[in-house]
Amino acid sequence: MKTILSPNRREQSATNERGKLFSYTIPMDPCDLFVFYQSQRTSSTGQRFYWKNSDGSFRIVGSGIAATFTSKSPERRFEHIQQQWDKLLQDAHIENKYDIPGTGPLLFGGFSFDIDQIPADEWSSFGDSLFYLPEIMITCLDEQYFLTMNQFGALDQREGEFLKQWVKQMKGKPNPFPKLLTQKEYDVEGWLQSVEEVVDELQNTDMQKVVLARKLQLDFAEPLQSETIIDQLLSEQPSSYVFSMEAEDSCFLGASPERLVEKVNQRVLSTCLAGSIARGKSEQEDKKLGNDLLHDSKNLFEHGLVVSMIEDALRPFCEELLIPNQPNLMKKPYIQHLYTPVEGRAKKESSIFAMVQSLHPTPALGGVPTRPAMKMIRDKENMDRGFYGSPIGWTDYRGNGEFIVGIRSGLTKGSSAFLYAGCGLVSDSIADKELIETRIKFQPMLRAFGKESL
Ligand SMILES: C=C(O[C@H]1C=CC=C(C(=O)O)[C@@H]1O)C(=O)O
Ligand SMILES: [Mg+2]
Repeated sequence: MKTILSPNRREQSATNERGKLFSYTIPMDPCDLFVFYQSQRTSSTGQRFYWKNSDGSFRIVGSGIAATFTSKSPERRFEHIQQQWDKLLQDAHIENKYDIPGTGPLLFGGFSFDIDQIPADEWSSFGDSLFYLPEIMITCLDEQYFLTMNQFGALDQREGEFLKQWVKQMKGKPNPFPKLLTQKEYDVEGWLQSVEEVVDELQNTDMQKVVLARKLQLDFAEPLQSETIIDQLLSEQPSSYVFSMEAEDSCFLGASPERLVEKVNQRVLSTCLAGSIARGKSEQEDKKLGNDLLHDSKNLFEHGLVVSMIEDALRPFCEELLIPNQPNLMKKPYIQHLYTPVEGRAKKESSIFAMVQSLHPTPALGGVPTRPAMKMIRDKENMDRGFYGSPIGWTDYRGNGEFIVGIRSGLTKGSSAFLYAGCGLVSDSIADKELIETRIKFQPMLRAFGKESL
C-alpha cells in the first residue's frame, strides 16, 4: 500500500480545513491558455495543469494551488476525494453568474492505476490520488473565456481585473529541449517472456484478457520543462486530449485518445477503445489496414470485452444508455483503433466520481475478469504504472466533469522522462506483434520529446 505525501503536501491538504472558500468567476477577452501556462513557470512550477479536449472546444489551465486533495485510505480514495470536495463546497462563497461547465471551483487531478503495486520512486509526488483546486484558472468553452479565482479568506476582486489585463499582454515560446543523453528500453526480452506467460494463462484458464505495458526512460542534460512537451503535443496530436499535471518536480502529461467518462448535466459520454493497427503509408494502404482491423477476430474480441464491461459499469448510473452494435475506426497519427462511442442519460443522483470508480480499470487497461487481471499485471509487468492508464480529469462544483484514460503519456521528473505503452493480450496474441503495437503507441510521446522513433 502506498503512503507518500511530502510534508509540504500534507500541509496543503490541511488547508482544506482552514476555512471558507471564496471563489469568483468573471468573463475575459480571448487569450492563449497555453501561453498563460508558460507564463506561470516562475511563480507556479509544480502547481500547474493544462487540459484540452479532443476537438479543442474545451480547455482549462490552472496555476497555483488553493487546496490539495489526497486520500489516506487508498481503498476508499474515490469516495474520500468526493467527501472532502463536498465538505469544502458546503460553506463556500461562490460568485459565478455563468452556467458554463468548468467555471467556478473545480478539482483537477487523478488516481493511480493500482493501489496494491509497489510504489516506484519516480511517482512519489503523485501517490494514489491527487487533486488540486487551483488558485487561478482560465476556462475556454466554445471560444468564450472565463477567469476563476479561488482563495481561502476574502478575495480582493480587483486582482481578477488586474490579472485579465496582464494576461492580454502575454507572449512567448517554450524553451527548446535539453540535450538527450541516454535512452533506455527496459528489458525487452523479459517483457516478451511475460507476454508469453500471460498468453499461456489466457489459453489455459478462465481469464480472457490482460493488458501488459512497458516503459522507456529518457535522460536529458538538464531538467525538462513541461511546456516544451505540451507545445509539441498540441501541434502533433490536435485531435487528442492533451493534458498535463505538475506535482513538485514532476509532471504527468500526454495526448490520450480515450475518454473514460464525461458528464455535463445529465448527459454522459464514454468511449470503448481497444484493438489497434498501424496507419498506412498511402491512402489505399491505410484503408486496407483499417478494413482488416474491422474484420480481425482477435482485435474484435479484444474490443468487445471493453464494450461489455463499460456497459455493465455505466448501466446502474444511467436512465438510458446507447451503444452501437459494431465498432468504428478512430484514426490518429501513427495508429488506428476500434472505437465504440457510448452515450447515456445519467440518473439525477449519479456522481462522476462514482462512475469513474466503477469504470476503472476498463479492460482497455486492466483485463477480464478485472481482479485476476490486475494481479497478473502486478506480477508480470515489473513496474509501477503510477498515473499511466488511470483516470485523469476534472469536475466542477456543479458535478459536471470529464475524465480520460491517461494513455499515450509519460512522466517527467527532473531531467528524466518515463514513457508508457501497453497492449491488450488475448489467447491468440503473438508476442512480437504486441511488441510492435507498443512501439507504435510510444511514437507520439517520443516525438513530443524531440525523438523521431525508438
Ligand atoms: C494500453 C494502451 O492502449 C489501450 C487503448 C487502446 C488500444 C489498446 C490495444 O489495442 O491494445 C489498448 O487497450 C496504451 O496506449 O498504452
Ligand atoms: Mg491491442
